[in-house]
Amino acid sequence: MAAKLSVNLNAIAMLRNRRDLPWPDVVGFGRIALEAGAAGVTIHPRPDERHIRFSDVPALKALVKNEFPGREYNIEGYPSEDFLELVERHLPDQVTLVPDDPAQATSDHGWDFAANRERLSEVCARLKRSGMRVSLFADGDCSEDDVTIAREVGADRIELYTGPYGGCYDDAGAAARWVEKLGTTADRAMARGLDINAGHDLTIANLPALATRIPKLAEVSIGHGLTADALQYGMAETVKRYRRALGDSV
Ligand SMILES: CC(=O)[C@@H](O)[C@H](O)COP(=O)(O)O
Ligand SMILES: NCC(=O)COP(=O)(O)O
Repeated sequence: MAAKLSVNLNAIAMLRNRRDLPWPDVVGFGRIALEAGAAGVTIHPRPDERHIRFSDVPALKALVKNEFPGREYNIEGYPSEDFLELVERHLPDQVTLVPDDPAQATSDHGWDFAANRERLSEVCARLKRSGMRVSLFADGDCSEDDVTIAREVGADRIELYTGPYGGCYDDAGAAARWVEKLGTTADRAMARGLDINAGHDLTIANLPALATRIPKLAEVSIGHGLTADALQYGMAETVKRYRRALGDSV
């Protein structure tokens, strides 16, 4: 079965936040993604609300649960008390815990599992008591010990951090080496009963090799590259519509 695609809406929210206007509409773009067959939507509300606002969280929950039953809502973030209370209030299907500093520009590493074993155990138990699936953001080259701890702390899945793979877009040899590292980590994690998600800087160009190396990949969450493609493939039609609005014959 093909990996499920969860569309990350952070980039749409970031574009909306340039102005004090309601477009592009985050819920509207979530609806387009789900109507097109996406398995779910992902958001990563950051403490400064630079893209997803806390008010987006219930609106997207209503979209997924009321209009697309069976699709999934995935919320990513650092497990601060504020974040944990947010997900407990809105109960997404999946919570992806990411070791991000609040000031960080974007996610750029997975958990240090040994150093965070106790905290991750507490948080996984707490989230699972409320029925949420828990995925832990993991470096693409985890050791056997790392994935053992990920299982022992109670996670259901790991999400492979694919940023370094995405960064090899102009170096086929380096990309192939990263696919193998990601695949080895996935094999180790699956041998311990963990399911595998992946995300960060995935694109149409780099997805096929990853999906071939990890045939049991459960889910990918994609935002930046997918949003860039949506703009690229929608631009020509949109320019024609604006010309028509000016009375130009198109
Ligand atoms: C957890 C992760 O991989 C990130 O890709 C994240 O969701 C992206 O965050 P930004 O959109 O804030 O860069
Ligand atoms: N978990 C990764 C994610 O949701 C999207 O990352 P990106 O495609 O915006 O890099």
